[in-house]
Amino acid sequence: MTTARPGATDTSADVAREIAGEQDHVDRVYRELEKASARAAEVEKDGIARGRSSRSGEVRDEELTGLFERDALVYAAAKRRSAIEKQYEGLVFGRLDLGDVETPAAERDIRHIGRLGVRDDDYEPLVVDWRAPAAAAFYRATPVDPMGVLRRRVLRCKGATVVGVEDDLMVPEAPDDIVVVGDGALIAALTRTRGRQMRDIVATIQRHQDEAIRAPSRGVTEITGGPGTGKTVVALHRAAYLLYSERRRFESGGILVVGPSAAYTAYIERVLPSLGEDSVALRALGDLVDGVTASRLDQPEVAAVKGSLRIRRLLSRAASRPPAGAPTHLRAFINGHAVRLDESVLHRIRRQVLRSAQHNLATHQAREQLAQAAWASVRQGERDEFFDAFDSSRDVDEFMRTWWRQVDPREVLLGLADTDLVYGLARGVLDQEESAALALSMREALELGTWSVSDIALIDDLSGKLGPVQEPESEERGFYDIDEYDDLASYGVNDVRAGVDRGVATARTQSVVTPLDPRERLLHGRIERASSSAHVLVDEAQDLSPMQWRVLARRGRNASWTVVGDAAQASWSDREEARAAQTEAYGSHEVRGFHMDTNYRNAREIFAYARDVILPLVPDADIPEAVRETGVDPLDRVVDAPPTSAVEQAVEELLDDVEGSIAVITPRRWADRLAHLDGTGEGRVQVIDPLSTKGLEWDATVVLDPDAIVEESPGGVRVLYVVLTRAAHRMTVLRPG
Ligand SMILES: Nc1ncnc2c1ncn2[C@@H]1O[C@H](COP(=O)(O)OP(=O)(O)OP(=O)(O)O)[C@@H](O)[C@H]1O
Repeated sequence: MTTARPGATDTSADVAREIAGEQDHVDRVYRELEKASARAAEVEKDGIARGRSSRSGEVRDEELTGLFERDALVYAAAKRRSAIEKQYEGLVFGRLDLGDVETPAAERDIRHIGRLGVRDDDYEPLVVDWRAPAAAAFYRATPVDPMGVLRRRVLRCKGATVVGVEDDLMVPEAPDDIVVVGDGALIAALTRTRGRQMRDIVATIQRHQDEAIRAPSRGVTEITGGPGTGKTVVALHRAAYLLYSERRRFESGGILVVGPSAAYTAYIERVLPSLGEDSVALRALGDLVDGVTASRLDQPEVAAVKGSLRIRRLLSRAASRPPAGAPTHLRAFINGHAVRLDESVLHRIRRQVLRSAQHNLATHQAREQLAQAAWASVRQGERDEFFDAFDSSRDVDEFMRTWWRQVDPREVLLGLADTDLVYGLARGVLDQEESAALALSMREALELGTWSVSDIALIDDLSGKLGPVQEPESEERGFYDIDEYDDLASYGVNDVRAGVDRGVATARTQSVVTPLDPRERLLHGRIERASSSAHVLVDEAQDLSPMQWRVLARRGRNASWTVVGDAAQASWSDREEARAAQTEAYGSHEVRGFHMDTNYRNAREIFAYARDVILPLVPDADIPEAVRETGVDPLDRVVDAPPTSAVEQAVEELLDDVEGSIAVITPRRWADRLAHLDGTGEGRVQVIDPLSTKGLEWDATVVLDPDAIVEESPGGVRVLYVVLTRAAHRMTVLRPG
């Protein structure tokens, strides 16, 4: 916050008096809230009771309408009550004194800002929701453009108690009665200890951040900037803002937030609920396809093969092969005639059918084409009789069961464990070395029983090619769960299907017992079809492979987007191909950009160290300005190898220096020797690999063996740059000699 503090008067008596004044208001707000909460509970109880009595006997149309209204009422009341309960902590965090210097005190407009709007019995606003237009000046006013604000105040609360206030004056000279206290809320917030989870910044959002948060919902909003510039936190506040400004659209259509890893989603998962929003789906890249999950990373060369769009041709070829175990010819006795269709005819039929349909939805077409070919090979007797007999032939039923059975995309992918098969499928697409590496990685999956993160995009691509696996026909299928809906969904009409799927979810509830056999584990569970979202928010976008962009494109066909990234932190090598896939995912949407240039995370000394590492190698890196100083430079030590005791010592020192979280960031080669440190220091210490630190931060870090980090990482020095920009207050770099 740009602070103008002429005439600041903050004796402890002033501070105590100001805090007491704010406490009065906050007390009033909580009293109102209690009343509102009780009212909401009453509506809920009343509504439910009414519903119960109405449901006895026949339900007439007008009663049905009443039930819908009741449901809506109860839902709204329950939601409001839950919001009130969640927002209890730090509910009121700001105040604006509006007017000009001449305005008498009694005529000034006082506006309190909070996580939620609250009104009194006369419908007078006691707190304005931070996302409402009336709160915009809280974030946008500056001494240059005060927007009618005399003083902006940030309230620090513990529960319902005001413990501090921090003021910024927006006019050169404060009117006599206006007291200005505190050192500025932003620096206070940035100096605080980091916990295991990201916090919201609702009380200290900066003007340039607010502009990105409140940007129009349509189209694509790209947020760029160097490390620690608040891109992630801004994007999350934007999601909360979108839900506030167009709740109906975004709550029903859904907002999908995608980040690099499960560690990242765990790190950010509290931010939106703390802003009162929990209807957002947070997904790591390994969890994008419903029904499969992955956290294992492939070796960089393999990830490069699986991430590039080249692989799609290979997958297409694999998906159009007959399923494993399919017969090579058809022999049947139809209407008194011997029918024999050989391999080349069967291949031709397969090719023809797959030209216009997805395998799993084309059983009917395949059988029809088969009948045509069979008739062409016979051409004797009555045509219609022949077709009827073909239709009801048990021989043909038996043949179809294996020749055109339902195929799970994962099964096709596992087929690539056969190196010779991959050599054949990869002709003109991959070289021998790449093909062998791909096959080897599939054998690895079969050994471990786990998918890698890059496999998920391949499964999704194959899923799109093959179509959804159809359940065998069953008597129990619900009225709405009919095949036409399956077909519609394959043409992108997902909304119809979404309701159907919800309806049958319990019928298909999967077993929670995970099979022991690795292959069965890989194929366990059912792959759900991709559901589309109204808004897709992508963090660390610089790391997405082209194939991963396609996964998102399928989920964001009609979505607006918020995309967050910093090219200098990229771990994906071919930026151009990825950028093209990214642009394609956006479709024809217009793109607007916001650039963040202030680093709020790293102490200036730490960021200077990181900057000196990246700039010589990536001269066009986007370098922000760090706002905070600690006066302590990072330590850089050469230590004996193996470095275990040196790391232990560094951790000991940092446990004394900082109050909060500490990360030991280690390349693979030392990881086993340091595992024992994970969770020490009463849970404050975490041992983590370089790539998994993306998007995260700690109070202090020990960065072990920077040269090995560069060597082992696909993004080389860019990944080291990520690692060197994770610490807020202290950093120790250790170089095994
Ligand atoms: N206005 C603000 N007030 C208080 N804290 C802020 C503000 N803006 C950013 N921060 C803090 O700065 C830190 C960095 O923010 P964030 O992780 O969003 O940055 P980023 O640009 O996504 O970083 P990176 O690209 O390095 O992952 C977080 O602790 C965040 O809470």
